[in-house]
Amino acid sequence: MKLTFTKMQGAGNDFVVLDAINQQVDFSTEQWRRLADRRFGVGADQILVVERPTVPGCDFRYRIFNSDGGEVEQCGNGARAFARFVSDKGLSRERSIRVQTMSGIIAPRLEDDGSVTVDMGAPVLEPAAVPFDAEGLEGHLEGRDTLWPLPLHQGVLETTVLVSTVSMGNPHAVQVVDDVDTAPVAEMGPQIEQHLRFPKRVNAGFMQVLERKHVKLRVYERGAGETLACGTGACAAVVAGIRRGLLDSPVRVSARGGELSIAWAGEGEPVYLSGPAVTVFEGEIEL
Ligand SMILES: N[C@H](CCC[C@H](N)C(=O)O)C(=O)O
Repeated sequence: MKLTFTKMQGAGNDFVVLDAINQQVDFSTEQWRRLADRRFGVGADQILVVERPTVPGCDFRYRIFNSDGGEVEQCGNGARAFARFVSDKGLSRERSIRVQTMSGIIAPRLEDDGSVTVDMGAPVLEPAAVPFDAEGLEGHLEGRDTLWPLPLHQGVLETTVLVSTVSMGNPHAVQVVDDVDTAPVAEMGPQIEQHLRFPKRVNAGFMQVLERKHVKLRVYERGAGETLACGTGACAAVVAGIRRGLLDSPVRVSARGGELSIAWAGEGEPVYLSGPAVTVFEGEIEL
């Protein structure tokens, strides 16, 4: 079956974007994996699917599949690529659209400077809703945030990391490190991602605070491994940093693949994610 796709990236987080309005897109987990495979397929961190909405008041439905083939609730960098795609393909002539996702409605807006700003909705902070199983754990209060001790095994050693837990529709565990470049992302990332206290697994963020309005961030993503940038991870890290009293909105987030900007006015308020959305190439593939 021939499939047309557009390859896109936002701060180095890369995507295969599929128009499922004008072509049949209905794949198995294995086929999603193959499409995302960097040797046997096109290659991407996530596959983004554009559909007609099924809820009133929305312009599109947005589905997201990680490179491991699993469908997930939200993708921030992908939301910017989505908005650029539907505009470039003439599927929408609006600069601001409302998009239905598995975790609620988001609202991307195309900016005059070519960037895209997305209302990502309000973060969910109740541990059980992240979801995170805090049963029997003693949280450490810091500012308005609670840091949870996660026991990890490194060889015969057992270490404990303190994480903030935040949902942006998808789950995040954020820790502050002294230096992202030397942080043990490759070793610790998978251990946190698959930690039993996260029943849906989790995206593991490693944030270095440079100053109150500027951080560096690396994220070992659920279902994709470390990516060059993670939009929802940047949102979650800034929300945690503001709640801990470390950051002031808006915050510049320097990821390995580029720069994002996050603004948040506090509990109950939406998080705004701004950054680039770039088309790399178009193609066709037989799947
Ligand atoms: N790996 C994430 C989905 C993609 C998120 C990230 N690429 C972003 O820009 O938000 C998860 O399983 O929740």
